[in-house]
Amino acid sequence: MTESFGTRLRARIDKYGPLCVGLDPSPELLHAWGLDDSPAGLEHFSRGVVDAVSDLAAVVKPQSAFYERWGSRGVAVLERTVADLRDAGPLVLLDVKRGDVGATMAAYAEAYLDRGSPLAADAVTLSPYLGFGSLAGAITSALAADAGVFVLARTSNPEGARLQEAVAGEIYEGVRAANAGRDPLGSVGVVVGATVTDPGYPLDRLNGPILAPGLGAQGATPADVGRLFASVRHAVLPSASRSLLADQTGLRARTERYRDECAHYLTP
Ligand SMILES: O=C(O)c1cc(=O)[nH]c(=O)n1[C@@H]1O[C@H](COP(=O)(O)O)[C@@H](O)[C@H]1O
Repeated sequence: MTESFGTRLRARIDKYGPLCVGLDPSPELLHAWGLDDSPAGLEHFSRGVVDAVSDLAAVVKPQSAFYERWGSRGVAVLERTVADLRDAGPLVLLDVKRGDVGATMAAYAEAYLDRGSPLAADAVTLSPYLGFGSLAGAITSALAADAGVFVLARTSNPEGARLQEAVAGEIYEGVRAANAGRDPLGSVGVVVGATVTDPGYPLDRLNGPILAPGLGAQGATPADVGRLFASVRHAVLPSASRSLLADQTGLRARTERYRDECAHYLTP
């Protein structure tokens, strides 16, 4: 048995800083890197990111959608990318935002969290809009595999606010219960965008990690992260994709700068 996801995440943040690098090989970014929009382009881009950021990022978060565009050939590149990342060191958070009825969730958990699966990651993103309880089996499977999940609570996009404000309480309470008594950090996280003005809950009660996308391209700054997550500095993972990946040449330097700025604002 390995250590729990929460324990491994805490150790990785302590050693490498808090940054999550989003790996989003969109057609625009492939072109910006001088690559074809093709499975070969995806592979080149993904390798470039793994090589440039593996010793700078606590976590790397591949966005599955950009691989799925290419069907089985794209998914094959995603499988190799996940394996490359796991060999290189960062924890892998596979961004799939899955949410469905229990039996279907069990199949998703097998696909993404079962250690023998070709797509096995350290953690996945889950969508709770079929009810937090519909994720119970997937959460149990994740914990049994020493993996983690991040459940959407308050996303970074403006369209989410009204719907999510109505139901976020159920999600936060479910996450809090799942993490009770876990030390040093539970393995059930939430997603709270760095762009939101108020998470609507005392996040320090969660005892779990917080993924905070929205840094850079969506307008949030490291100072915003410091302010919004002051009570959970040890547990927040600010995440940026496009603002880091804009071109290959500057990727490493930008990642270092974001990591250092986020670490600065998250140091008590
Ligand atoms: O789960 C996510 O990572 C996520 C949650 C959220 O609230 N907002 C959000 O933009 N994301 C993801 O973050 C990535 C976009 O990051 P940027 O390119 O930095 O804006 C995409 O892969 C989104 O799916």
